[in-house]
Amino acid sequence: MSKTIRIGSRTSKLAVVQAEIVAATLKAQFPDYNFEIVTKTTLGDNVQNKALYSFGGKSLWTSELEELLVSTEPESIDMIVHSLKDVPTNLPDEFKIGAILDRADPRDVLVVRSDLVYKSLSELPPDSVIGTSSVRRTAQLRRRYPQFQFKVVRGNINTRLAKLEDPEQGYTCLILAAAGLLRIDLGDKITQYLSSPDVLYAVGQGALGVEINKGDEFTQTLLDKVRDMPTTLVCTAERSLSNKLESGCSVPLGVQSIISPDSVVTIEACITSVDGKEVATGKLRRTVKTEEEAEAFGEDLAQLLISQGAGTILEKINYDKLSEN
Ligand SMILES: NCc1[nH]cc(CCC(=O)O)c1CC(=O)O
Repeated sequence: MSKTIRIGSRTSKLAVVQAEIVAATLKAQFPDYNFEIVTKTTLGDNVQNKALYSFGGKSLWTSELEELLVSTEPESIDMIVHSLKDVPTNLPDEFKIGAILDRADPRDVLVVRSDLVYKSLSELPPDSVIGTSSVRRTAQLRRRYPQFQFKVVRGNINTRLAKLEDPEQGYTCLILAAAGLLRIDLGDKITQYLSSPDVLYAVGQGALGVEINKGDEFTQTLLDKVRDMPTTLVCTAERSLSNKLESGCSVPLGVQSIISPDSVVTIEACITSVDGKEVATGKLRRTVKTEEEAEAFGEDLAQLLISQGAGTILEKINYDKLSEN
């Protein structure tokens, strides 16, 4: 009997599609192995009505699956496929990211309710209600479009789209990640792709991250064959920036990155105050060929942002969070 590798995934359609991408990529390299997808509901999936950031971290999307990763029981798994943007930059000590692969379009998009004619943010009427639970999206949009209102929307992509179409909910539009919509064949919902200076995306957005046990050299060997190196370099730089700024998911850090065929990385980044009134921006361009160079790139970009006032904006955010508790 040939060896079976078990790939853990959350239960949402997007999570399963992403796990299937990794399974297919591995199967192409290792046709003699079986790759099986194991799904599990996480706490995050069950918390639909509170803003994510009130739960103090992203591990609520990963803990139940990590339990299966360390388990020695038959139901244990060998790896977990994540949207890289949902993976905290500081993983618990026993785990690591074994590989980063396949970045789909990393941009955020505008999805306007289907009975409305508006084609872009600039066409939306002043009292429009923007559905998003992301402080990053809200802060950046408040800065550029202070006339809009913002309303939290939770749930997986299909749940959010259903809420958008329900007139009782009062949303004019949603802001979502292009990657998620494209991967589950809902690209036709996209009204406008957003980019700088409107909205910069989340660190790691659109890329897949595979989490494994730190000591699991066998699974690491498999993943070494499927890593996407340009994506790895760019996302390592983005995650290093985020880590240096100590920004979790609750911090309005946006990035827009490119890597040229000859490995020149350009990252534009911004930290925006929650009210949208202050912003610190920075842009760095440099040849990056190793993960160490990518780490250093992120640290230098963090320094640049701090010199532009990012520290003051972050201190204010941390202070406000403390006083909420
Ligand atoms: N916030 C949840 C989340 N995590 C990953 C994606 C989409 C896929 C990706 O960004 O890789 C989404 C949905 C969204 O932000 O619209």
